[in-house]
Amino acid sequence: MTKTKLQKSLRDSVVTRWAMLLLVGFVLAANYYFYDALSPLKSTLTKEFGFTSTDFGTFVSVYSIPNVFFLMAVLGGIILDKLGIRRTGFLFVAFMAFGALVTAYGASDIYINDGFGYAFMSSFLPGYSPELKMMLLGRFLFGLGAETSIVVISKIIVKWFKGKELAFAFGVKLAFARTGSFLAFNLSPVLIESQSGWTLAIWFAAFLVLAALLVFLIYMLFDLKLDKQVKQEGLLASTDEFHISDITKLLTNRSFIYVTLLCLTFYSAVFPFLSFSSDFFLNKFNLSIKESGFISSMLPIGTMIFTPLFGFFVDKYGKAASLMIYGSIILVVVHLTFAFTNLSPYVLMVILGLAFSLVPASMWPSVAKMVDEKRIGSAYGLMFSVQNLGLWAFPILAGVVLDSTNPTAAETLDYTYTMIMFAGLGIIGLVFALLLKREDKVSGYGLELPSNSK
Ligand SMILES: N[C@@H](Cc1c[nH]cn1)C(=O)NCC(=O)O
Repeated sequence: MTKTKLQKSLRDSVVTRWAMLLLVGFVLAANYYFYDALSPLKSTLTKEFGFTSTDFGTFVSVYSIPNVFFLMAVLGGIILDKLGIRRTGFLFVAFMAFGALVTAYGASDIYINDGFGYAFMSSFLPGYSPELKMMLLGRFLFGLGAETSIVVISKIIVKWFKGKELAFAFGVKLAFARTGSFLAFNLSPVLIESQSGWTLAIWFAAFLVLAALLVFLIYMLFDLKLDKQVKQEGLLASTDEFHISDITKLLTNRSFIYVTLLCLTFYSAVFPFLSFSSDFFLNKFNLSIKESGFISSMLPIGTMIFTPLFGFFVDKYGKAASLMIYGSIILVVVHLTFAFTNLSPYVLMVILGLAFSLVPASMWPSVAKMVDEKRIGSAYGLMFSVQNLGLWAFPILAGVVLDSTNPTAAETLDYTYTMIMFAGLGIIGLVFALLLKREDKVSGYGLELPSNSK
């Protein structure tokens, strides 16, 4: 009787569970769209508001402050286990939407013409413009919501796909994220040319995140219906319950430490680079904003194709630790080539796309081999918080290096030292990847083995 009921639950319908992935995939794509939407606008922000490279780097990095200094990704995971998917998801997607709207408001004419908060933002830290301060506040709130909403979406995928096409669903989830980035790099440069003003690019991104909140509400209806059918939420809450000892166990696991440090260094050499990449191409190759945005978007478009392919390879043939080493080597070679040669950025971005697929496709499933399933939420939350340390520090450092290695009113910016910094991060990441492979021989987690053999 019960069995018949379970077989007929919503998650047993292929169409329904992939429709759920489509809904939460939209939320994720909007998240990544907003994260990247201002990257092609660096030179516009300098022209309109006098942003320096350090200001821009600070703006990019403020996203990570709640996740690094308030451990929001870890706390969000605990809140998720306590309050459940619907309430936690709604709360954090709402933070994301509110933060996105505040960011757009900070750049708007209404605000600049003595709108709400302008006088207050002008009353302290005179070294920072009131526009920058309001936009920083907005991105801070956006970051507070965005990282935890990724953790919520991961749990949603487990809820609907566990025991079904889980790995493939995770691959498709990453493809949605990359689609958001791809669209941001191509649409923002078009929207700044709009008749209604360049800020349309930011408003569009903010309303997309607001739309994501509405889409999440639709998802919640299905989630509620599924819970009524199988009472699954109670089951998940008991298996995923958080204990402080979970964190100490993770911190004494050498393989976990190496993979977390690789996550920190690898992503610090990719996401902050991506945030500056459009401006880098614009300056180094003397391209238009549109063209340089398009080149940046070749990285996410490559990963949309390669990540599921490498995921399939890891599932079937293993070699995850080796693939992380190959990805790290490619990353270093590409960044050094960017620094010291004039080779086509189109080709290099496609090659970088290989690295940006090899490492994520093998890193995230490997964690599941080295950590108990009941600790996987804490593990991912901890990795995200550590990773955000890099996403916080390196955009600022990139801006500081740029400002200090270029004369004040330089016509074009020289990115050589900034690229050397990113290559250096890649080299440190390579060391962690090598240590991880060596440690695997001792710990026996089987990172080099196919998925189903462990
Ligand atoms: N923690 C996220 C960071 C991010 C970047 N853009 C929006 N969020 C992350 O690293 N996700 C994993 C990935 O491979 O995208």
